[in-house]
Amino acid sequence: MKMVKSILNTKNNNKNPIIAEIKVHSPKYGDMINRRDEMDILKIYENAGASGISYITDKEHFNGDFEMYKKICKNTELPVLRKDFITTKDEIEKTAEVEGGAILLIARLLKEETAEFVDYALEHGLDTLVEVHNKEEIDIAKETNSTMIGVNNRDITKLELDDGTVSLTEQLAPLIPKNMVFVSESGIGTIEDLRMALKYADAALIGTSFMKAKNIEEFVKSFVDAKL
Ligand SMILES: O=C(O)c1ccccc1NCC(=O)[C@H](O)[C@H](O)COP(=O)(O)O
Repeated sequence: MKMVKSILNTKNNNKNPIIAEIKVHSPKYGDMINRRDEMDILKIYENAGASGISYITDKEHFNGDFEMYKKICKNTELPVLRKDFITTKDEIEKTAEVEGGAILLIARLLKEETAEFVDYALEHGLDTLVEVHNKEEIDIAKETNSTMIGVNNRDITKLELDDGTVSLTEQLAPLIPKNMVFVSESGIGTIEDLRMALKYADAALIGTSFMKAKNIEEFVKSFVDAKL
């Protein structure tokens, strides 16, 4: 299923749409997988009611791996967002081939090429999440046909060395185009953070706090089912 459809289904069922990230490594916290199996975490996220999965394929900073992205896509019916610093159309083709369903395109990186990359991804059957962090980048996103727009609460150029603040979602919300599904990404660690994120956004993308939870399934479920 595509990501937008899954998010809207979850909303219609009065649950909170959560894109749960299988996060292997964080530049801030180091190893996050802790010898666990990504497939086990995938099953836990499915059981907990996540609307979609996120996986970072960047090797250099996040120790990700495209082969693992492929494996995740093969083993789930949920849409799987590929997070990476995409700058070539070959990477879009590669992502479409494994039918993951969604790709991140960063406005700050792609600048005026963002619209072209979005169209290319859409033509290849992917949902697109155009990531923004300020008003200038929202202006770029507005000129695209993207199905989704994501406010990254962290500044990705700082590679997570900032903590991120959900108040950025609140601050930028009035500028977000209404025709795109709005995702609040990063720095969401508590139900209170989630409440603030989903007051404005349609979905929340969460990695660190889930990977650090003692009982991941219970913790994720509490986010999906929370009455905000
Ligand atoms: O968001 C990006 O631009 C990005 C691109 C490539 C690799 C990583 C990237 N960001 C990091 C993340 O995706 C976060 O892990 C994700 O938003 C979850 O955040 P958190 O809950 O704070 O771990």
